[in-house]
Amino acid sequence: MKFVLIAAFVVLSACQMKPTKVTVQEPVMGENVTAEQLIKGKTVILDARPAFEFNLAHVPGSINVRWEDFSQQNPKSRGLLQNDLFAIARRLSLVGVDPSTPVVVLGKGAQGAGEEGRVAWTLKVLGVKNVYTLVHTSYREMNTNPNREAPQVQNKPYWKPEVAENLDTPLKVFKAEVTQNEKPVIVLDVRSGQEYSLRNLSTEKSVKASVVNIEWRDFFDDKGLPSKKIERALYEKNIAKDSRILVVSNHGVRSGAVVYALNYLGYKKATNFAGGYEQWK
Ligand SMILES: O=S(=O)([O-])[S-]
Repeated sequence: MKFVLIAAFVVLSACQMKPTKVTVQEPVMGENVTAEQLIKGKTVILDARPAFEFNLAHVPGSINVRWEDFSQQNPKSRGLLQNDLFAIARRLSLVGVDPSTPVVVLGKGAQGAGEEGRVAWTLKVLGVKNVYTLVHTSYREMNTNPNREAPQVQNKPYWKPEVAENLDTPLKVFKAEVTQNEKPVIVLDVRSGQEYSLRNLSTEKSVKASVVNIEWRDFFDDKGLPSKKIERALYEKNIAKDSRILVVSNHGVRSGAVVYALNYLGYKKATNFAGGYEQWK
């Protein structure tokens, strides 16, 4: 009898259960966003490839931007962002980007030199919350809807950047941190093994911080999204989610891309020494 009552209760409760409500949400930075979700969202599509390649083929409605557009002109400091961050924000508002706009930055992935990641880092520094990178061809393959192009760009009102200073470290601070190593820091050199063996900070007498080399490409998957697989390699090098990581390349481009990826993966104390080896000289 007891068994019959329990069974009846279970059947009745199941009958009363409402169907699961499925809601489609905009992708949120830091969640495990699938590329398919990205292209369904109301994203602005920026394309960070060279103008020549963009002109040959691009996603209709996407906008060609170069990382250099937001950086200083002087070759010796070309890794540094322009001093006037308001001017960058104004340019972004003209291509439909404000801090709450989801943005996908397309690039060449492993065939390139980290350009889309550097643009993504620039946007994050300016306070744009949801930024994703993708290989240009992946976007085209994933976009199975022939009628869907990038959404029409509409200007946004000018906005004041809420600068994420933690993502960008100037020479003075970088120098103090790596030479004093008061609070332990890790220098993550993301250039190729060959560049690293020619010259790296571990051979400089003044540098007390530990220096690690992992090439920037390892931080992204085939589609161009930050790759979770890198977490294991970092763990094996004693780099934890709360480690202070100073990322370096020659001019802050590949290092900017890696800081974007690390930030995405939850390494919140990773920062770009945007002046790079060029400025360290
Ligand atoms: O990627 S780079 O900063 O070495 S030019």
